[in-house]
Formats: sequence, C-alpha cells, structure tokens
Amino acid sequence: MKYDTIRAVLWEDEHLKLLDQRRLPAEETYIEYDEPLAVAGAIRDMVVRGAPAIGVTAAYGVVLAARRRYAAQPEGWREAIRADFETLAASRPTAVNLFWALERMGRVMDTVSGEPVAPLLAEAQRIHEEDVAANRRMGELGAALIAAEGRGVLTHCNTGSLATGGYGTALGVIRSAFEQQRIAQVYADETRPWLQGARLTAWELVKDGIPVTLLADGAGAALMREGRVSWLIVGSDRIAANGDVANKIGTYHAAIAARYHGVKVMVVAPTSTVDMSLPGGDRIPIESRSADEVLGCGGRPVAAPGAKAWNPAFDVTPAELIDAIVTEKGVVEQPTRAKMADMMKKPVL
Ligand SMILES: CSC[C@H]1O[C@H](OP(=O)(O)O)[C@H](O)[C@@H]1O
Repeated sequence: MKYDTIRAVLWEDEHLKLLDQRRLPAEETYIEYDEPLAVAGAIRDMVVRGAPAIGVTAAYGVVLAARRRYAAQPEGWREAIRADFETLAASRPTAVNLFWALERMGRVMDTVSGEPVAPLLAEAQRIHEEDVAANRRMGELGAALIAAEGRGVLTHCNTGSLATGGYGTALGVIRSAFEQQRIAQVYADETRPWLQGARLTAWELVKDGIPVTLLADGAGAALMREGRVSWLIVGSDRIAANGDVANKIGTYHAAIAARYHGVKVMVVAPTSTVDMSLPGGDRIPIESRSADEVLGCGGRPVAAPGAKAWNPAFDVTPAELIDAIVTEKGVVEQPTRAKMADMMKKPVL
C-alpha cells in the first residue's frame, strides 16, 4: 500500500525486530530481541520511540517474556512474569500507550489456560494491526479538515511509520492530505535535542516523495507570520480527560505561536493515547532525559564545558489552544472534557 512501506517494529521468524532509530537516516539496521529486559532497554534508549510504537513493542515484549517464563516454569510462569511487566512499564513514563498495551496483554494473560505464547502473540499482532488501521482512518478524518488552499502544514517531531505500527498519526494525516492534493508542502521542525524531525520525519517524507522543508524549532512563528502554513499538525504521547495534550517538547511553543497567527492546531492520536483517568494535563508524568542530549548535537558535545541543561522530553499544550483532536473514533473540535468523554464512548469509525 502506498506510503506504508516502513515498519519500525517487526515480529519475524519468532523474534521481535526493531529498526534502530538512533542510526537513521544514515543506517537502516534492525536489532533482534528475545527477552523483555533488552526490549525495555530499547524503549528507554529510543531504539524504538513514538507512543504507539512503544505500545506495540511492549506487547511483543510480553510475548517474549511469556515464552521464557513458561519454558522455565510451566506451573509458576504467571507469578514470574510480573517482574517482566514491571521492567517494561519502567522503561519510559509519558506515553500512556505503553501502559495501555501492558494492561491489554495482562487481561489476555489472566484468562489464558495452558501454553500462553500463541494467544499472547495473537493479541500483540491485533494491537499492531489495529494501530495501523486506526492510523489510516485518522489519516482520512484529519485530511478532510484541511482545505486545499495551496498552503503548507507544519509538523513537529516524528509521528510517522517510525512512531507507530505503520503509516503514522499526524504524518498519516499529512500522507492522506498530500495524496488528496490538499497540501503541497510540509514544513518539519528539526525537533531538538533528539532531531526526530530532521532525521526521521524528513527520511520518511523523502522516501514517500512528499516535499519536506526543515526548519529550526525557533523558526516556526516566523513561518506562520509569513502565512505559509494553514495547520500545525502534531501527535501526542498522552491526552488527559479534558483534552490537554502531552507531546514532544516544543509543541506548546508552536501552539502558542499558531494561536497568535491564526494557524489551526490539529492533534492526531489513537484512543490508546487518551488517559481518561487524568483530569488535566498537569497530572501527566513528563519524562526528563539526560542533559547530554541538550549539551551535545548528533552525539558530539557542543555546549561550553561547565554549562548545565534542562531536558524535559515533553510539554503539555492546554486544550484551549487545540482546534481539533483526531482519533479513530472521530474528530473532537475545541476539545472539552464532555466532548472527549462522548468521543471515547463511540465505536471505531
Ligand atoms: C505518533 S506520536 C509519537 C510521539 O512520540 C514522540 O516522542 P519520542 O520521540 O520521544 O518518543 C513525539 O512526542 C511524538 O509526537
């Protein structure tokens, strides 16, 4: 299928394989995994990253854990595997998809009798397939919101096939909108400090033949002021019950500039990213990463020796700055708690 050629996460020959996103775009290298501790390390070290991709990976991590635990202790594997769930859950704190996937795998584990690997693998593959289907549905729903007026769109971080089970969330909307000739140009923030935009989004869009122009993260407001973009389209790692959105650091910055310049803000995320247990965004755990990521660039130190750094990996954009939240269950415009609750009750479209 067009634009759906990249897979960050693969289950192949009875192994989990992850495309090492730390090495892109220079190298396309898959790493093979057979045990949950290494899978947790891959999530923590961002071999694989992106909220939905993290959830899919954790689901396969449970399959690997069940295979090892059941082989070692056919009777006591259920007790033993709890440590593996904890290891996977401790890998990164913000993307709620990780915990959503572990809970869904845990529900299957609690009901399975006999050999657990086959039913758990089937559930992990369903999670993977459902994510790709949701992304394609959201692509259509989000593209329909974009008027074909010849302007571009701005995106932040990477929300494509590399961040999901395939096709992408915000980048899925961009793919669908480009295919429908609703947009002619994509502007992508480089997205310091990890450069998901410059390294990953640009790589995906160049492979697709979709025109992409990179910009420094601080250039977004000037781009908007020149009237070059009609939408800021981003993904999310966790959406609170009132529609507040946690996403890559710099999203809040861009959303403020968008509101000031009359650029609309679209957040695209499957409902596995919505956390209705949290009333507002101030309760979303924000991951803090190593200062070295800010003090360096591309793995080389650049800051003056002795300087310190503040490196929250995410920020929270309040619902009032968001024009539309697109999920596979529909579009929530001007999100509020009531509208989010109504959407969550709906069937998948
Ligand atoms: C499909 S949304 C992915 C989401 O995850 C990214 O963060 P990270 O690269 O640190 O995992 C970013 O927040 C994206 O919007």
